[in-house]
Amino acid sequence: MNSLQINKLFKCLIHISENSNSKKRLLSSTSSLSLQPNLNLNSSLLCQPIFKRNLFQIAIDGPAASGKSTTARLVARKLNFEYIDSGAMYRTITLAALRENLNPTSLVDIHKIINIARTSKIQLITTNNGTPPSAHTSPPQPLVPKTRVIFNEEDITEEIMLPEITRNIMGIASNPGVREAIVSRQRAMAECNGYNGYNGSNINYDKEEKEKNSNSKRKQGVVMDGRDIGTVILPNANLKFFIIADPKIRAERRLKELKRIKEMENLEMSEVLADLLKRDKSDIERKISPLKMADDAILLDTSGLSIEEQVERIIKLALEKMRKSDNMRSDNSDKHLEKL
Ligand SMILES: Nc1ncnc2c1ncn2[C@@H]1O[C@H](COP(=O)(O)OP(=O)(O)OP(=O)(O)O)[C@@H](O)[C@H]1O
Ligand SMILES: Nc1ccn([C@@H]2O[C@H](COP(=O)(O)O)[C@@H](O)[C@H]2O)c(=O)n1
Repeated sequence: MNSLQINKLFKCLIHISENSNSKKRLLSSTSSLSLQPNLNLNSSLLCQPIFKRNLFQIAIDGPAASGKSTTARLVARKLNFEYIDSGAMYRTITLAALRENLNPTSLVDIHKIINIARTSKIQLITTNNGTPPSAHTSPPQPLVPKTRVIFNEEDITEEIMLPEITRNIMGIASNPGVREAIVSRQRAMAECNGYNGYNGSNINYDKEEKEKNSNSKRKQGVVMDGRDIGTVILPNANLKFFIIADPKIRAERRLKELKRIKEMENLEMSEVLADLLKRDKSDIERKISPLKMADDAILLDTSGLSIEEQVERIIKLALEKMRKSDNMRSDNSDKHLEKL
């Protein structure tokens, strides 16, 4: 964002505080602003109080293949919340760096990678027409919503899941400059109006889905999963979970999932387990935003649970908490009325 654009934004903000009628105008102009590539909008600048959308926030963290994203997507669909896949953004930056042959250990290259993290257009579009989970359990599990990842207008959903990306992510996710850029964007996605990277898409994805999404009820909350959601991205989340599972069980589940891909039919369990453990070690040991359980998070071990059971546990707690905060709000407004 250049100084001219920053000035323009500040002028708008001053104008708004003077004239509340312009609120709507600014909000709509910000949605289109935020969708332009090459704009490095800092979340604290974007998230002035008038931009804040007060959503119920559920943060889910945990090690690789513990069941975070499966659970988060289903919880979000059941509660009609927005889902944000934070790992997809690190995967996208990694893909972009690999395509341009950039090495995160080179000082020159890392600046280019940080620039990609700051300025590229990344859109996460979660649609409800999902895929079956890899677990063949009885009764059959629900379809898991899928997140399409659009990078500068290109659909890279499948490509970012390739093992080459997963293997190269560590050097990029542990870089402070990359994280700073991604953290601002992720907070803005969860907290700010006009920063969902969705409406301006000209990718021609499922028309019916697009219509359903645009007509759907306004989202009341957000579920975000990753490694630092409860500790760094959304430290004030209404509910935080740390999902774990026995490493062997995680590896078995991931193996089942990967074996569906033709090129990976011969993959060995030992290879998958070693990859998971290596990634966990790197995520836990990195200096910046390491993987760790937030003090106020609830531990959920999915080793012996079905997908449905783990989803139900989170939904139950979320509904209880939402009901409580609704009651508190109506109690407060009753008190206010009594005073009047
Ligand atoms: N309770 C469960 N029983 C059986 N399979 C499960 C269960 N929970 C999740 N899975 C399966 O385990 C695999 C890994 O789950 P998922 O992708 O949700 O993990 P994740 O924590 O998001 O992983 P990553 O951090 O690597 O993105 C998926 O194939 C999913 O269908
Ligand atoms: N909040 C996050 C999310 C992810 N990462 C890094 O990206 C890797 C891939 O994440 P997936 O959830 O898609 O498997 C992960 O291993 C982390 O290195 C992160 O640092 N912070």
